[in-house]
Amino acid sequence: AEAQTRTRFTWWYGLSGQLGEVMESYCKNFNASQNEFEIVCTNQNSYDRALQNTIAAFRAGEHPTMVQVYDVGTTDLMLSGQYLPARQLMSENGYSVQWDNYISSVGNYYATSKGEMLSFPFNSSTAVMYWNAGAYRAVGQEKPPETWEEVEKAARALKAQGHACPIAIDFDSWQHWEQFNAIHNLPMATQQNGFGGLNAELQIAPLFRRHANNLIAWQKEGLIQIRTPQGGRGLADSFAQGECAMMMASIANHVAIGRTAKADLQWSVGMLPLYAGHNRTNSMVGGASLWVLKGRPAAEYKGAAAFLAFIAKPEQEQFMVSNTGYIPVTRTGFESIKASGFYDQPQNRGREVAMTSLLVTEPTENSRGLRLGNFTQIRALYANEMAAAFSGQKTMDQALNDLQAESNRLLRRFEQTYRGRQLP
Ligand SMILES: O=P(O)(O)OC[C@H](O)CO
Repeated sequence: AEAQTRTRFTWWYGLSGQLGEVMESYCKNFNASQNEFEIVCTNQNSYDRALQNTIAAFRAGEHPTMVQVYDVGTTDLMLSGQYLPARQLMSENGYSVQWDNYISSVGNYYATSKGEMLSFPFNSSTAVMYWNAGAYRAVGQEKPPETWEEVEKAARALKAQGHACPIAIDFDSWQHWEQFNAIHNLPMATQQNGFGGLNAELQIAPLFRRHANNLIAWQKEGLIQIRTPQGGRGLADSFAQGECAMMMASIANHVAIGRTAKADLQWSVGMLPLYAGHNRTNSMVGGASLWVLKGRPAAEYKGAAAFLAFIAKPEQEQFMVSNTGYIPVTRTGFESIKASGFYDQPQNRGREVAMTSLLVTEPTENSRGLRLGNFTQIRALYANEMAAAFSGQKTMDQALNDLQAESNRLLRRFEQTYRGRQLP
């Protein structure tokens, strides 16, 4: 009987695996914390499906109250106009939020050009390098290298010792392309990566072109292996099992890797490598935020606001940081987690690298984020073009040219769909 008196509202999330289990814990814990609301959570299995299914559900009027949207879905949500701005939602439902407590590079990703936050920061990350210290120590590389030149040298030495997989990559655009550009302070697109307008055009930075060609050469040389879930074993698993000695992935995976790593694996994390002669710029904020969607009954918004107030509590931020590799999203959260000695505990060692990487410079036009529409599809293009290049179906230069041309078609279609509308 009690359950019937509660107001139900729905949340679709995209995280899966161990991170999806943590999302479920949030749902359970919120429901156990009060009697007024019941959050009903649905795992959509990936960020892109959470976004695509939400867009489809809108058309049928069956969208959830709230959805988890990844960094690069922000522009689609913003232009759709189908959301209740976070500030408005919270103030209308009687909550006061200390908005300026959010780490500014996190908050700004989800804010209008005037600084009004539209969605709620929840699980924030950045990309890092995971490093098998044991394997690389055997070839004299004591620390995670800073540069690609050092990575190449160490990988070659490891290969010479008979190691089958010195470096693993997959076809995820985020850590391999988008973050590469950010830390080298290179644009992904004109119009300040889209912040300046929907007429942005995608670009392939010459240094990325050189890098992508290097990756092909290193693959031919046996320094790089492709590891995708479709191929049977993804990056994280190959690394945790000690098969591949270096990979780049989200800091979000840190806890899951620690829990699944084979017993004697000695590993650490470092910042993404740079090419020599470049100054490091901050890496981009990744992960996702929570958007509350228009067109649901008012009572559901009371529930959503209560949930958002719940996850913003310091102990809930602590829960996220302890059970996943995500970073704290508030300044006070970061300070108290640091002061508690969290980063000195053996299982958390190296995790502060993500914060260092995010905060190493003030965000530039190239590193504050992306405001490009249809980016789910652009990432799929990247994956297809890389697959074609690494399997020898086309040259890397051809693949990059095709990626650029097709991406610009998607961007023009987005611009056309939202003709006359502007970024908030
Ligand atoms: O794996 P996550 O949650 O850190 O997210 C990585 C990227 O930002 C997804 O777009």
